[in-house]
Amino acid sequence: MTEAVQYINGQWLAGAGEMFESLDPAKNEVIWQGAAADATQVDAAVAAARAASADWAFRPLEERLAVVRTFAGLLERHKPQLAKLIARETGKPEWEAQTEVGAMVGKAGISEKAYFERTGTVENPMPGARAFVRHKPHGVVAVFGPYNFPGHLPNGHIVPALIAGNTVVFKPSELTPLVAQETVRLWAEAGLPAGVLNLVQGEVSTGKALAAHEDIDGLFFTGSSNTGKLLHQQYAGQPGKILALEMGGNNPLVVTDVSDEDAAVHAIVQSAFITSGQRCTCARRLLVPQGEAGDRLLARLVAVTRAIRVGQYDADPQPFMGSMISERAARGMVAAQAHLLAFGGTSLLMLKHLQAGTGLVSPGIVDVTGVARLPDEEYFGPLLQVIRYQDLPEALTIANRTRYGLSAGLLSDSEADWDYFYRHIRAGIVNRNRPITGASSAAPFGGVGESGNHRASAWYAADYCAYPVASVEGEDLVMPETLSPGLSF
Ligand SMILES: NC(=O)c1ccc[n+]([C@@H]2O[C@H](COP(=O)([O-])OP(=O)(O)OC[C@H]3O[C@@H](n4cnc5c(N)ncnc54)[C@H](O)[C@@H]3O)[C@@H](O)[C@H]2O)c1
Ligand SMILES: O=CCC[C@H](NC(=O)CCC(=O)O)C(=O)O
Repeated sequence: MTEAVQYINGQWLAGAGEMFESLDPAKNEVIWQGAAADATQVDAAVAAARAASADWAFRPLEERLAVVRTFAGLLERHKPQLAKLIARETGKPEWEAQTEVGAMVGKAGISEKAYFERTGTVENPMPGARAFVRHKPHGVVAVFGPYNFPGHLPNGHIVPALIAGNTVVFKPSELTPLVAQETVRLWAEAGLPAGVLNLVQGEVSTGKALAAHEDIDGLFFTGSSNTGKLLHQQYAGQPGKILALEMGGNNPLVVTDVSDEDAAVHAIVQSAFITSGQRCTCARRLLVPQGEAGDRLLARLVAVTRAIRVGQYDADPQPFMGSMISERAARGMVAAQAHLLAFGGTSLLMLKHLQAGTGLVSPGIVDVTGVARLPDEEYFGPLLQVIRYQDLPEALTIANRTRYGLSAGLLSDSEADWDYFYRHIRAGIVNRNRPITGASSAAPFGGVGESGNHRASAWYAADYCAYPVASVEGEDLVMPETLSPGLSF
């Protein structure tokens, strides 16, 4: 008998589609197996969400918030177990998985506050009547999640969507079904009514069936730009559906004059190699000035990066970098490095696949200065490209030479350089003297270009979870004091 891995209308059901499995990528062990939801089950999940929609939307907000707060309490209580699952299924170290669960807990309070601040009710003065701006939920929304934060990032859509009064059909990454399942179990335990949150597990065909479903009112997606662009094409000509796309980046980090070299190297390492480079905000391109100071900084960066501890998620002492999501992803990074070297790059530190059958890789650094036709690709792993520049205007020209625009940063002691950088850089997250990863949920989170479609998430997620309604309300229906020309009563 296949496992009950789909959650539709408050019932755990076996999938009716193809079997698939999830691997612990650090130990090469199967940790989950199940059958995908087929198109009929996707249909049933959307129908359940539709049937639950009016009741959930019309409930007093306090009741919806109570469920969200209970869910956050359960997350807090189950933090150690959920963090271990995240670590096992993604390969990220346990210390980091705990921070992911922490972000999920924090999302509840932040989303509640954002709901009121971004989509609250406003009454505007008006003679003889009352004018209001209020917000309503869209109805049924689909949420698509990536594998790199299997708990936190879908949660960043689901929590604000539910607070606003939407019902949800959630399609997690096929690489992280176990974390999705356990998270949905906690929602059910928190008292979410049947049909309000449905889980459809499966590979791309399940995603396609959900994205193409006629009866969803919106789709909130976090994942690669390739998939996001396909969805954008698919939604062309459907202005009635809301599409929020959070996608990838080819993010630049620029260094100018820095007096504390180790602090700069620390910010670079945190930006480029955390989560084995599998964060959308990771620095992919490091821009370093030509000359001695730049040479010294790079030498220190290579030495510190070479010493990064890489290992299994449960190792003691803990590694800084765990496994990548899969052996396939690890091989992809080895191939990306070979590609950059074939284009004319010079390795400063070779990225190596550490153990066959696993996603364990060591971090790599390639100098690609002067490489003609450098691919504007997001290499989603611990591979940092270095580009040397002559002056700040040239650095900014290179930094902006990308179709993406998610995160960017400047490491510099100079106020004037920051002023120039901030004015010229094009990205949604722009930091100075801090890593460009680790964005706050209490700020908007989104990018320009091919990183997003101007529907930022995190603090601004409330905006795409509801639509504004403007009302003019007169208590009595009365004739106006003056009539428009041409009317006679
Ligand atoms: N901007 C952000 O907030 C953010 C955050 C995390 C990750 N990301 C990006 O996500 C990527 C890594 O995640 P991933 O590899 O899981 O992304 P992905 O695009 O491969 O998958 C994301 C989701 O879309 C589904 N999917 C894939 N193809 C589909 C299709 N044709 N139709 C419908 N659904 C489909 C997948 O099953 C999965 O659930 C990176 O590019 C990273 O930069 C962006
Ligand atoms: O991989 C992409 C997300 C990385 C992460 N960003 C956030 O957590 C944004 C905040 C939120 O969504 O609440 C990061 O910047 O490290």
